[in-house]
Amino acid sequence: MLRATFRSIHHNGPKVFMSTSVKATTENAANEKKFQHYKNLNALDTTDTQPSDWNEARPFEDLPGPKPTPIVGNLWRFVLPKIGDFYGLDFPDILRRIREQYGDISILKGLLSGRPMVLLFNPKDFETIYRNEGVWPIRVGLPSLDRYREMRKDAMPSFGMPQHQGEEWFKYRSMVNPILMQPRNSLQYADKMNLVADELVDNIKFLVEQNNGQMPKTFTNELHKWSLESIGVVTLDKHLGCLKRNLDKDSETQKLIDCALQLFQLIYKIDILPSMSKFMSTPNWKKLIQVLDFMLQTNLKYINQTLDKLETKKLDEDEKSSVLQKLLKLDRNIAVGMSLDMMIAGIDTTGRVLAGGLYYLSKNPEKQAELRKEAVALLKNKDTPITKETLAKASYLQAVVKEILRLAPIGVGNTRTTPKNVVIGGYQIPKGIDVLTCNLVLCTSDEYFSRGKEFIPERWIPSAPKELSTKNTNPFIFAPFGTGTRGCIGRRLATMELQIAILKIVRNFELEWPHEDMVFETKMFYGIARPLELHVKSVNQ
Ligand code: HEM
Repeated sequence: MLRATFRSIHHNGPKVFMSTSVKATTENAANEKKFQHYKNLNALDTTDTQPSDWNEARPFEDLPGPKPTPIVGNLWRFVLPKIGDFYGLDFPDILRRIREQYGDISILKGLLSGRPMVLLFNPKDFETIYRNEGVWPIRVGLPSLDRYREMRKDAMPSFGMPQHQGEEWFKYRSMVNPILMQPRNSLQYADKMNLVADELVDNIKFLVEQNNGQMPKTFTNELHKWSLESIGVVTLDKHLGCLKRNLDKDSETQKLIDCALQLFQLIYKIDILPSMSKFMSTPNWKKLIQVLDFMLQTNLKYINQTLDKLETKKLDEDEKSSVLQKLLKLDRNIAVGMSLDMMIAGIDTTGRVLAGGLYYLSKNPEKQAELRKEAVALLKNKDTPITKETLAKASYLQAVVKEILRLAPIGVGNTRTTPKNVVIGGYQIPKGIDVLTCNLVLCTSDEYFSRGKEFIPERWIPSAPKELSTKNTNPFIFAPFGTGTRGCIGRRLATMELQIAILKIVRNFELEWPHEDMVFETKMFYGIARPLELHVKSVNQ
């Protein structure tokens, strides 16, 4: 079965695998120079060097934290009703409890992964981690994607940026960075993102008419379709048609949507929950391979179509060409790997943040009205296109998106593995230890953000009253896209996607939340846990 799928990948995309060598472009030469420079500067610490304050620090073994019991470790605390002290709590609440009990640094041992995790709650310690992460920061990847990558490495040598480590990661990332991280490259997608957001607005209009303003239980799927369509425009130069109504259930687009919706549910079941799929080929593991293979096949099909177009006409000048064309000019295998990486990393994330954001706007009608005031001033009509100039002027919108990412990020924090021995919070932390910076706990705490649990976009505006201002807040606390050279490569795209969609939605609709407060939970990612049954009214003009 697997072999058949694998053959069909080759069958569908022979061109992509013809060339494995990186073309010797000027850009590559510059990257190589930079790479050598970093290599000479520093690397993973292969010695056992200790920092100067090592001997004054307390030993690693003294770190406080919930004590694991033999065999079951700390697992019982999470899974056993009544006696498990973390049972039924969501991860941020567990972290808050651990902080109350053990302070700003602690250790969680005896987890399913078998690796202990150091938990940090002091922003100064976050800073120490990032200042010592080296030039090849290590973030442990998802085991199931590692396994898939290993299986398909002949077909996709470059796939898995989030999974790559060390020198291999650095080479890949520094080639792709200039393409994805330059603002002008993201901004060239503003027009296309407008069209995608218009389709989402049309679908919301349709749902308003159909259901008397009540969004259906499946409304979040609409938002995931929006994020898949938005990322397809970038990675495949293609409008996939995900937001079309009445898609045939056997159509390629519908299958791609189904795969996108299942992907992280499967990864959650395999990597996070106790599961035999970690060790053997279970139905969930087989399904995950099918899902990833289908996504890969579809990506290959469209990439090869772009290659055909590129072969028949001269390549555009760098300025004008799309992200996919630029990646293809760099290296065909990188284009394949990166398009799948972006598709995996770009769907659940942006869709989820948009869902959380629409909830916060609907719960806070006066903030929504303030945003609408800005939208009406910037967009004459409900369908006026949003340009990069509009976005630059939309200061309240920028603040709204930041505030959404503060309260509804995709994760409770960021992880790194220490590349060398380091002293953190007065303790010796040896190299090779996983550390979690618990950003969400601090982002929602009154210590760092006044009225921390409230949705107040004004705190991000430079003229904000002193008591609300975030000007003096430690910059390591609010890091929804991570920090440093390993931070999210899609953050510019994602921010623009969110800004355009939110501005259009608020320009067109009034959102209300006539229900109990939404519950948020961590299931792989953090986000809304119940259907987003917004009540929506079209605005008059
Ligand atoms: C609101 C949406 C998004 C959020 C909140 C988000 C957040 C993050 C975070 C927290 C990380 C880890 C950073 C670190 O360890 O310092 C990350 C990594 C990554 N993200 Fe995003 N992301 C979003 C959207 C996207 C999109 C649209 C793409 C694709 C273009 C993308 C591609 C990636 C990739 C490839 C990595 C791995 C980078 C590496 O390991 O070098 N993300 N993202």
